Amino acid sequence: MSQPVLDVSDVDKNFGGLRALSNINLQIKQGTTHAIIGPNGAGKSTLLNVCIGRLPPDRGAVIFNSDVITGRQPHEINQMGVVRVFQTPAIFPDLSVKQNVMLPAFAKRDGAFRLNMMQAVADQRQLESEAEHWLEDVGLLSHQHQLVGSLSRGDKRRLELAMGLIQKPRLLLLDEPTAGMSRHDTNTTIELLKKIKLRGMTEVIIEHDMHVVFSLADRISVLAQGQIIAEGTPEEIRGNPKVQEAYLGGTQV
Ligand SMILES: Nc1ncnc2c1ncn2[C@@H]1O[C@H](COP(=O)(O)OP(=O)(O)OP(=O)(O)O)[C@@H](O)[C@H]1O
Repeated sequence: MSQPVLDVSDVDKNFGGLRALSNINLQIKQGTTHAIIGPNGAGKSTLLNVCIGRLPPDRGAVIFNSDVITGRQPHEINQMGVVRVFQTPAIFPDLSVKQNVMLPAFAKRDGAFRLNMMQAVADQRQLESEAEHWLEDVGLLSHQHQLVGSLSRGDKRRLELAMGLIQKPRLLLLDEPTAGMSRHDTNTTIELLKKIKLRGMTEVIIEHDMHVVFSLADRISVLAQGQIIAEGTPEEIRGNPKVQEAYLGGTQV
């Protein structure tokens, strides 16, 4: 098997006496969409936070493209190409749609002020055109001058996706991309994520909506009480009795 893009190896995470993650092993292959599902409190967000450096694991390692990223700061991991979108407080409602898309690219580019004015203007123009490209990609170009505060929930999610894509990720972590969306917006988002995937993007998606999961995932890992209780193709997971049991009383898979 080729080297996985992301390799989570023997990870434990405790909060006091609570074992939120227990011996997690997970490999994400290049160009695939891998869904992580599980009932409330299963440990999905904790796992994502360990992967992006927001939480240190108590044991084990996370390896991204052969580099051990455990112990690195979130911004370093982000610079390496791991981009998390959705459920982030990164939108500025008083700025325009285009200005919001430019922000993460500014931060990523060098994080420093440029003293050369001509260069600064050239950089600004280039970023604007990049922002327009990604806004067109997510279907928001016609809203580029609008203030973000006035966007619908679905459009805000599309904006967040453009803010992720402008960072040119090598791995996209999608945290409940359709939470709270109408069915129409959900379906539009599914189509958009399919389009991005067709370009070879590697995606990890945490999602409660099984319609979204089964529309997008190549592989699914099921977490329950901090452990991976099943992993496989959507067909394998759909028929797995352990998974049905974990969801009993909740969403049916
Ligand atoms: N910072 C924290 N301090 C203490 N306990 C925490 C902390 N973060 C999460 N937990 C606990 O760890 C367990 C896993 O939580 P986590 O948020 O990872 O689950 P989840 O699968 O993402 O749930 P949901 O689907 O409801 O978002 C839960 O019991 C939760 O209460």
